[in-house]
Amino acid sequence: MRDATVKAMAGPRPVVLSGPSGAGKSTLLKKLMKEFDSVFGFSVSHTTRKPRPGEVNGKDYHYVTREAMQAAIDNGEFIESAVFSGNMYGTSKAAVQAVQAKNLICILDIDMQGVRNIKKTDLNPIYISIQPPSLEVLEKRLRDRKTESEESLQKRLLAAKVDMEYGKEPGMFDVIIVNNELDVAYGQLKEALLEEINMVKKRPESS
Ligand SMILES: Nc1ncnc2c1ncn2[C@@H]1O[C@H](COP(=O)(O)OP(=O)(O)OP(=O)(O)O)[C@@H](O)[C@H]1O
Ligand SMILES: Nc1nc2c(ncn2[C@@H]2O[C@H](COP(=O)(O)O)[C@@H](O)[C@H]2O)c(=O)[nH]1
Repeated sequence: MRDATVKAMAGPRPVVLSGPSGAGKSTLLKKLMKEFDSVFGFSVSHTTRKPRPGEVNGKDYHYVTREAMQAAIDNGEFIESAVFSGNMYGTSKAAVQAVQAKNLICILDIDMQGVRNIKKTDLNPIYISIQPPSLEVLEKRLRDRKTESEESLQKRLLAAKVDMEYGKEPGMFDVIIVNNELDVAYGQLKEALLEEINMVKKRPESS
């Protein structure tokens, strides 16, 4: 699927963060959005999973029913969508356009199926893979997060094994960051995005 709708709104190059569930994508991107709030904007995905304690509808995700999500997908409202750990997730055109309309760098936090699908569009993002130091560490982080049932945890670990292999395929990602020490990983993320950050900061309309 080639998608011209989103490209037509093109501002700065979007950024895709992907990698196994529990690798630390949200943690890293929240740090980035906090430090550079006038540079980055988060693409708020849709999902059919239930909100976790503390998550806010419209901020972390748009929480929708399967029926509503499928209808919107069938209506061509999504750039990509996937089923992950038994729930539907997807990036709407509106979510990306809302960020691009503000001339911010749009950040997408998506799984590997999303990466494959975005590669078929004209979005042309920078692809960054966030990897855990090991599967054992990943499992510990997911268990310590206390957000998943045992069933969901096992599905996520299974997906992580595939994800960690796929992430190594040459040309799949522009940058691969192993999130061992958080501050080190965050430094590497900033370094990878420095050029884009400086470009946005230099624009006259940027505050
Ligand atoms: N470098 C790190 N060292 C130790 N713990 C970390 C590190 N990075 C993240 N964590 C913790 O690991 C857990 C998983 O992180 P996070 O929720 O950011 O992962 P994620 O990749 O966004 O997962 P998901 O894809 O499921 O949303 C969180 O509890 C977070 O606080
Ligand atoms: N393909 C897509 N994947 C997405 C999207 N939004 C989030 N995700 C990925 O889902 C898993 C699980 O997320 P969680 O919040 O339930 O832990 C994670 O890997 C996200 O990156 C999306 O719009 N499309």
